[in-house]
Amino acid sequence: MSEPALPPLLLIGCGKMGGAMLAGWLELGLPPETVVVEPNAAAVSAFAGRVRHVASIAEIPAGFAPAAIILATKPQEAPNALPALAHLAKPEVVFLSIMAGRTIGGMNAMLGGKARIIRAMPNTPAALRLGFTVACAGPGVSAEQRALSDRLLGAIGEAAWVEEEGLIDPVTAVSGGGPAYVFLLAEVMEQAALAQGLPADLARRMARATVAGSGALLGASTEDAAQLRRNVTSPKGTTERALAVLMREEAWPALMQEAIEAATARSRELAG
Ligand SMILES: NC(=O)C1=CN([C@@H]2O[C@H](COP(=O)(O)OP(=O)(O)OC[C@H]3O[C@@H](n4cnc5c(N)ncnc54)[C@H](O)[C@@H]3O)[C@@H](O)[C@H]2O)C=CC1
Ligand SMILES: O=C(O)[C@@H]1CCC=N1
Repeated sequence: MSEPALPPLLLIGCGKMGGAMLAGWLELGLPPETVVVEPNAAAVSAFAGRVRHVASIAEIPAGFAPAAIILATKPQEAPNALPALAHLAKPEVVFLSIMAGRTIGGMNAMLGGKARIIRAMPNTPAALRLGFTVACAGPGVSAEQRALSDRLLGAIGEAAWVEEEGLIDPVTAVSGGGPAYVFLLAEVMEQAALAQGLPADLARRMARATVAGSGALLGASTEDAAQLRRNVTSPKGTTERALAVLMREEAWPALMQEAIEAATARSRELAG
C-alpha cells in the first residue's frame, strides 16, 4: 500500500541540516505549497521552484496552514523566531525542533504555552539519507503527529524515539556531533601519515578512503564494531601495537568519555 502524500510543511531555517532534511522530504513528494523561511537566498537556491521561499517569518503567506513546522535555525535564534511563530501554535500543528539544547518547555514558553512540540536531534549523514535521529514527543502531541514526524525523520535515515527528554542532551553529544569526531579521525590519520614521510596527496586519499571504507563496512556488517576491530588485529602484528597506544586507559576511552561529557553539558547550557 502506498503512503499518503505529505502535507504542506513550514521549514524555519534552510542551512546545513534544514537543507539536508528538505532534500529528503522532496524525494518523498513534498507538496509545492511548502514554505521555507530563510534569510540567506543562496541557501535555498537548490530548491528553487519546488517550494515557496520567503526571507522572514513576517512574510509567511497569511492563512497558510502547515501540518508541521520544522525549527532548524541555530538555538541562539530561538528567542527571535519562536515568539513570531506563536500565532501558528494550534492543536493540529506539530513543531519539530532540531535545535541543540532547546527544551520542549522552553520552546513552548516562547511559542505562547500551547504548542505541540517534538524535540529531535539528527546528524549530517542525513544529506545522504544515512542520518540517525533521536526524537522525544512533548505533551499533547497526537499519534498522527508523531507518525508524521517519524516519516519525516525516516526520510533522512534511521529514527528512534525516547520518552525521557533529558536523554536528548547525550544524544546530541554522541550522534548529533558524532560525524565531527569521525572527520577529525580522518584529519589526524592524515597528519600521522605525513609524519611518517608519506606524500601529501597519498596521505589525504588514504585517510579519507580508510575512514569512509571502514564506515561502509560497519554499516553493511551485522558484526559488532569490536569484532570488526579484532578482524584487523593480527596477534603480535602491527595493529596490535597501535591499539595498545590508542586503547590505554587515559587515551581514547577516557578522552571520548570526557568529550561526550563536555558536549552533553553544553547541550544543557544551551537550554537558555
Ligand atoms: N550541523 C549539524 O551537524 C547539526 C545541527 N543541528 C541543529 O540544527 C540547527 C541548524 O544548524 P545548521 O544547519 O548546522 O546551521 P546553519 O547555520 O547551516 O543553518 C541555520 C539557518 O538558519 C537561518 N536563519 C537564521 N535566522 C533565521 C530566522 N529568523 N528564520 C529563518 N531562518 C533563519 C540561517 O540563515 C541559516 O541558513 C541548529 O539548531 C543545530 O543545533 C542538529 C543536528 C546536527
Ligand atoms: O554542534 C552543535 O551544537 C550541533 C548539534 C549537534 C551537531 N551540531
